[in-house]
Amino acid sequence: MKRQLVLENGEIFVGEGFGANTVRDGEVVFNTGMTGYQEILSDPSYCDQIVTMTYPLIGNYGINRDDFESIFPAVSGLIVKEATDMPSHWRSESTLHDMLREKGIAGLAGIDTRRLTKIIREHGTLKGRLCDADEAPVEVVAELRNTQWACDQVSRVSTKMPYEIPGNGPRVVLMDFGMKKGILREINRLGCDVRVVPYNTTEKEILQLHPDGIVLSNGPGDPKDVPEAVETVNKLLGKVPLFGICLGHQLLALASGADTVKMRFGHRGANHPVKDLQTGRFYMTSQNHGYAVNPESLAQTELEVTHIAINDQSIEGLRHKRYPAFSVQFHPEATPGPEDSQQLFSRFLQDVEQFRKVGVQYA
Ligand SMILES: NC(=O)CC[C@H](N)C(=O)O
Repeated sequence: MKRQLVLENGEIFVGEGFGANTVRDGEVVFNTGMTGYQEILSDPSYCDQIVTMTYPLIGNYGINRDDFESIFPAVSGLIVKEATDMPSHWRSESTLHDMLREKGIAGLAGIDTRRLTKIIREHGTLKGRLCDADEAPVEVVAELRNTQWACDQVSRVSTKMPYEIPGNGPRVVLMDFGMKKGILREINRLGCDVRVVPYNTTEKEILQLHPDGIVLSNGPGDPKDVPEAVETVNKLLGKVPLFGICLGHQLLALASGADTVKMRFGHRGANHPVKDLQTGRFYMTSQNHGYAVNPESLAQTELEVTHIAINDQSIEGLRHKRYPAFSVQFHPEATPGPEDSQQLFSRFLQDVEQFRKVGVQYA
């Protein structure tokens, strides 16, 4: 069935629909990963976004039971050059098409994804709609331009109820802003007793759980859309060791007095080089972000830059100079992508062990 992508700037891409035949709006972004489509589609940070994959063949190893980063994918749509319907992999249980249909995600195939990516790179991310090819584009463009876009993504994808994954190690509270399962897996792998809490859990409620450490998860949208979380993180700073990942990194920055900005088209892919300024080492990282910490805003804070992106020198890691708190803009949990930075979880555990022994040390 002929379907189309209409962009707010009036560009139209007509292709073949697959997955769910629904009308879906979203911010159109691109991901440069060659693999990892199942994890990307189920990463809650893509809530309200339409992802186009720059790699031309997607779906070739199918969909399996284990690689979902969340049970309810929040992405609006997927755009590919070619979607295969004949996957081949021993773990594959269904096709990309079936999964998208089942989860209500609109798919569009057979368009020039390279041209679309170039448009996004030039103009920055654009709003778009996936719909039937017979919808009048002029009306769609007008609607896209006049739509008031939601800013409640975090509340939609965060857990509604707290839950625990027991362990014999230190107690870690994981603030879920739209958490990827991979973060839980990595903390659990270290033997921690994990308590996952909703995004709007207060400082008091968190401290009542007697955490030895707190992880701030990834999540969708603009970090400034969750001021209540910024306030909570601000109150927790200096009381318990903190580790922020992606949205968690941005929230830690805001809570420390820094500012965030929207990037033109963001970083989304599995091969983003990052430099660790403390060791001089380079890491390949998995990334998915459209916002970044403004370097100019750091002067009035006690934050120090620990990592930068090689492609555009943007901030990829921060450390608090006085308190045990650090964060990264990239994804040390990988899935999808390289596992080069997994040691950051062990580094967090060191802060946690230190805290358990002597409490927070003020420099
Ligand atoms: N993966 C994330 O946590 C993304 C953070 C934020 N929503 C951004 O786009 O920058």
